[in-house]
Amino acid sequence: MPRRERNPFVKRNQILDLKIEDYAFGGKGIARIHNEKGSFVIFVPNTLPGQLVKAQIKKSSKKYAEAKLIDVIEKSTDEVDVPYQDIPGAPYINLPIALQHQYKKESTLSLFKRIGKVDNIEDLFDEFITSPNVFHYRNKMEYGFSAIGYDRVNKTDVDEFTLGFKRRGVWWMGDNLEKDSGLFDKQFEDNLKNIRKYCLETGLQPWHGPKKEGFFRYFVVRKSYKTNELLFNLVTTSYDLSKFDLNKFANYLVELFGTRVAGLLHTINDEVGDRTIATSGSISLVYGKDKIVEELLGLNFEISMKSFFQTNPKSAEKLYSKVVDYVLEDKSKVDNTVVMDLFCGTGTIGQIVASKSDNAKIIGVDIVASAIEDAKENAKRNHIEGLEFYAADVGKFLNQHPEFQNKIKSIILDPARAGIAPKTLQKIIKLNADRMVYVSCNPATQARDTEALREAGYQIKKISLVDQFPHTSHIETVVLFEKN
Ligand SMILES: C[S@@+](CC[C@H](N)C(=O)[O-])C[C@H]1O[C@@H](n2cnc3c(N)ncnc32)[C@H](O)[C@@H]1O
Repeated sequence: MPRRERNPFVKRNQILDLKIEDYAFGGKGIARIHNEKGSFVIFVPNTLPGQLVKAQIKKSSKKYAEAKLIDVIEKSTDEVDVPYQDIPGAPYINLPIALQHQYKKESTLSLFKRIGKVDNIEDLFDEFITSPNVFHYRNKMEYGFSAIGYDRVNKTDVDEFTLGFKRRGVWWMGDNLEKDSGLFDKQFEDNLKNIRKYCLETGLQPWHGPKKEGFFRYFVVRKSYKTNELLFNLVTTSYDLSKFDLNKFANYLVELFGTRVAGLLHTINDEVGDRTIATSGSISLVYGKDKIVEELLGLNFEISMKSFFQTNPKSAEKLYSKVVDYVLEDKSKVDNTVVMDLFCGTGTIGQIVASKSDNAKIIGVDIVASAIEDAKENAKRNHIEGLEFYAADVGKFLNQHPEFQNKIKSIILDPARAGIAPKTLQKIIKLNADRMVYVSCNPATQARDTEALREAGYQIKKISLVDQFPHTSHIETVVLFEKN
């Protein structure tokens, strides 16, 4: 067998000091190394242009390598100090927001050029929509308990009771959140250390990842910006539950947060997998109520612990307004017609379109049955008529309903991060709509789908970007496609 040629630039697991020169889509810093063979690109996630970093090569090909950040040796001169605790969920918090916007815009548009083959994407650019709150914008957080913590001074792991976020890239190690991270509710996060102390003093054990044992697992909090209430969910295992007084814990939360406490739920989760999600398991109400109400564009939405809801509601209002503007720009393709809201979740966009149009019938489809139940409830609560919701896979739904082909003029698409499955996209194309408004939380898959849509005769008319998650690499896009 011929021997594989060695990469002349890097070796796997090699540790290098790298100067970050550029920013690539998805929050990857770009470093280059040069030698007599030429120059070679290394991507290092969670880094910024101008930083000097220590990183370890994890993957390499002939063209480029990917490395894992070990440490920042020298900050970028662009970085500024912020009064918040550094957490893995906000890797760009030290970069001024205007620069974050610039990097997000340039890297997203370049994807549409490269993957979507839209050469004139800059000419089609409509608006960069900023988040109304740059800090403290989230309405949900999940904190984890861990029996293994991190000693920030000696940079090693220690056995201790922690409550906060995991260390970046280390699934079994927790890191105490001592104060406000700048992303969620300040009063709550400034008090998380008191909740940790309360739990520690019970003598019960936090979850130990490698041993897969312990009592305290997660603490999940949802916030309503309409009412300022907080809804809590404590997740524990069942073992030792008889030794923990849930009512006393609820009283302690009321002592800390007063009338802001909407309710406390308790979830028993005995699954031992590393990827257990915080809300799986059996859930029961300990105190107060199990839902909070949020308002979006004048409509009310009841949110339970498990239901999907936009994480930055103030920015979601601006996102939805943009989607609805694009949909209603040509009202003749909406009024007195059937509009499809595919991947509709809790049906928010369809409800807004229905409330602003004349005699339009909206068909919402989503695969999650509980989201469809919420969608129906919300439409009833808001007294909006003309909506039909179906719990189904979009591809299967369109197979079962060929009668919609050539009857739909406008479609709203808002798929999950994976984008639209190629076969499903072909079924959507077969509907032969004049206009599609495609919302995406992952422009990389949207750029891929753009190529298929272009081949089917759809052209991008406009694109807007919405910065729903400041200080992260995430960006949402709203694209209007029209058939020639
Ligand atoms: C980004 S969310 C949509 C949010 C929605 N527009 C809202 O405002 O509530 C993506 C949705 O796609 C749904 N989904 C994922 N795969 C699906 C499929 N194959 N068929 C139907 N829905 C699907 C998910 O359940 C999720 O609710």
